[in-house]
Amino acid sequence: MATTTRGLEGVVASKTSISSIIDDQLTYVGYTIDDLAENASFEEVVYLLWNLKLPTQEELDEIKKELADNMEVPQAIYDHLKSYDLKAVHPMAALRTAVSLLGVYDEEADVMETEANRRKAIRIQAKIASIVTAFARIRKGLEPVKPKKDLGYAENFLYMLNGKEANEIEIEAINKALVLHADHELNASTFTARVCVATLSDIYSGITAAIGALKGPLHGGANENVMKMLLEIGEEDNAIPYIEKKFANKEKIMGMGHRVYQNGDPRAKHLREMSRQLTKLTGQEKWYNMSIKIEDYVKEKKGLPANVDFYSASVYHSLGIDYDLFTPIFAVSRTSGWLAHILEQYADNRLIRPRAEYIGPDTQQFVPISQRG
Ligand SMILES: CC(=O)SCCNC(=O)CCNC(=O)[C@H](O)C(C)(C)COP(=O)(O)OP(=O)(O)OC[C@H]1O[C@@H](n2cnc3c(N)ncnc32)[C@H](O)[C@@H]1OP(=O)(O)O
Ligand SMILES: O=C([O-])CC(=O)C(=O)O
Repeated sequence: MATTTRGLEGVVASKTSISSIIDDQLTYVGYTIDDLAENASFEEVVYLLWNLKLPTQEELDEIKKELADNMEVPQAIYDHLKSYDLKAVHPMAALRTAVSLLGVYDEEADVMETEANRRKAIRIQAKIASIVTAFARIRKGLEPVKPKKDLGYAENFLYMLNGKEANEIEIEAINKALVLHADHELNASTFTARVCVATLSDIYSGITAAIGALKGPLHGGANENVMKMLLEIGEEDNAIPYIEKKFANKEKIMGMGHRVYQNGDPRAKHLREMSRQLTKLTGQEKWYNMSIKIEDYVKEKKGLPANVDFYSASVYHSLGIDYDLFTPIFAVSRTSGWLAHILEQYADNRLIRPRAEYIGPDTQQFVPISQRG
């Protein structure tokens, strides 16, 4: 049997037309992330990932309308979210459970035809924003805010989160963050989604599994931990001694390092610049300054670059968002990529079933329980 590769590093496990990472350059369907971050709306990117082409104005208007029209969730989802232990439940656990529950209320959940899966993709992408924002409000004792049909995706997200329409700067920041996080080749959560649906399980199962994988701190969960670290550090002067202590304890610095990028994550520079601008605007420059110090120090001492999660922390914090909502926001965006990969997997499916190299004991004789020492 072939030898194992720890963590499947370097293993090419699938073909895809959705996104690629070549020589530290990220593209969605051939468009560079730099171009998309500067120019595209999130809805344009959703269309691109699902159709492998940029939309015409008419197509963009249509997908925007479909998303806005489908954002409301069944009352049962709100009731369920309200039933949790609101002080204890992490928003990612709430999201994972609520998306699974959403499948129970979708009559087409197990209909596997392509068009039905596309309709479900719209519904899931639309409703996931409502679930995240509803839970954020419910746990504060506030009523969920229903989406407005005339608002774009980023605008609606902020409207449902804050209960008031956002300003241009906030909308632009969230839109850009959603574009930057939308897809990333065969990352752990996308691979999870593909493995799940390759058994011909349904789309809700695939997204629920992917949310579970994104939640971990080595993946999407890192952004929340970056903010916790910055808050713990508190002041710029504490940053280097704090990191030195982490190194001495052989602890990882959240938001640093990446399996695929050797010379830096191309998304980080966009978030770094957003962090600079937003922290300046809100008079909270210390989070940006602290982040820069940490990034430079970790790069110098360990050669590790910042990843997408590092500066997204100070960006979301500047927008007044609670840190345990950072990973759910990542999930809202990445749902577009997960759905694209699920549709691609269904279109040319084969069960994903690798082998394991057995390293346990040689064949043993069964010993009756009365004779075991
Ligand atoms: C959206 C995303 O998912 S981006 C990634 C988000 N995750 C994080 O930011 C968590 C922190 N980073 C990490 O844990 C890692 O860099 C990962 C998981 C992202 C990728 O790492 P891998 O390719 O699996 O590398 P691995 O974890 O094996 O680390 C290799 C070496 O670099 C070190 N290293 C890697 N990342 C870090 C880090 N952030 N801080 C300190 N040391 C690190 C490891 O300790 C290890 O050192 P060793 O060889 O002396 O034992
Ligand atoms: O690709 C990865 O391993 C993790 C990552 O950056 C992402 O999912 O955006």
